[in-house]
Amino acid sequence: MAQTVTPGTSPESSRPSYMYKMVLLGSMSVGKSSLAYRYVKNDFRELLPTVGCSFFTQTLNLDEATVKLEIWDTAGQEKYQSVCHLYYRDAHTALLVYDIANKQTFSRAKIWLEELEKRFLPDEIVIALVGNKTDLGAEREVTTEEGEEFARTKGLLFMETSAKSNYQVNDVFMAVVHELLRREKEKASNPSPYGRSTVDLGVSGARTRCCRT
Ligand SMILES: Nc1nc2c(ncn2[C@@H]2O[C@H](COP(=O)(O)OP(=O)(O)OP(=O)(O)O)[C@@H](O)[C@H]2O)c(=O)[nH]1
Repeated sequence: MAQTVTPGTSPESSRPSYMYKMVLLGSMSVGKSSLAYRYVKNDFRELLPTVGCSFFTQTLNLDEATVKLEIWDTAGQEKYQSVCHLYYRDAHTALLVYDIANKQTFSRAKIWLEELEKRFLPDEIVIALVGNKTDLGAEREVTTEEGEEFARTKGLLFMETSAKSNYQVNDVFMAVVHELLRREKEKASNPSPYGRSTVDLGVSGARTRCCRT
């Protein structure tokens, strides 16, 4: 499942090493860059406009494995949407971010999910639905229950966060990593004919459409 698996490369340990590509998807200004920045730099900036795509890496030394996350932060602006499929090609995981104080961004997240569903089989990608900006509780337009229910029906991980007040940001990234590692173990003990190594995304006609906004 992981892009590269190099068991036992670390001299001081026999832990496997995995590299995963994570893409951040969602409407403009929902806080994708802020979540990545908070997670990687533990900081928050009021202005972090994304031009095209930016890129972060984070290495996690966990008990069971060393995990390198490549975090691809995509711009939510419509003018960049025509190239977005290049960003999420070969992704192992996606954070589908919306703003809890903006209902329209929740609707857009559902459309992004339809796009991912066309391009990936369910066991090929770990998707987390993330309701960001919980510090704006007074302006909330999407209830926690709505987010939870949608995630439950679609089999997604779900968490609400605030990049600004550092609420559950680390938790959402860790939840995704643990799910990736859980699937890794499951695949090792029960190899699936639908695993990434046997699926060529480039030849699947049903999965070649570009994303919509
Ligand atoms: N109150 C609040 N504001 C936030 C939070 N996260 C991000 N913001 C603000 O929301 C605005 C947009 O944040 P970005 O991180 O640039 O959002 P984005 O989704 O990366 O936006 P694009 O790059 O344009 O797609 C900025 O003014 C941030 O300061 C949050 O958790 N709470």
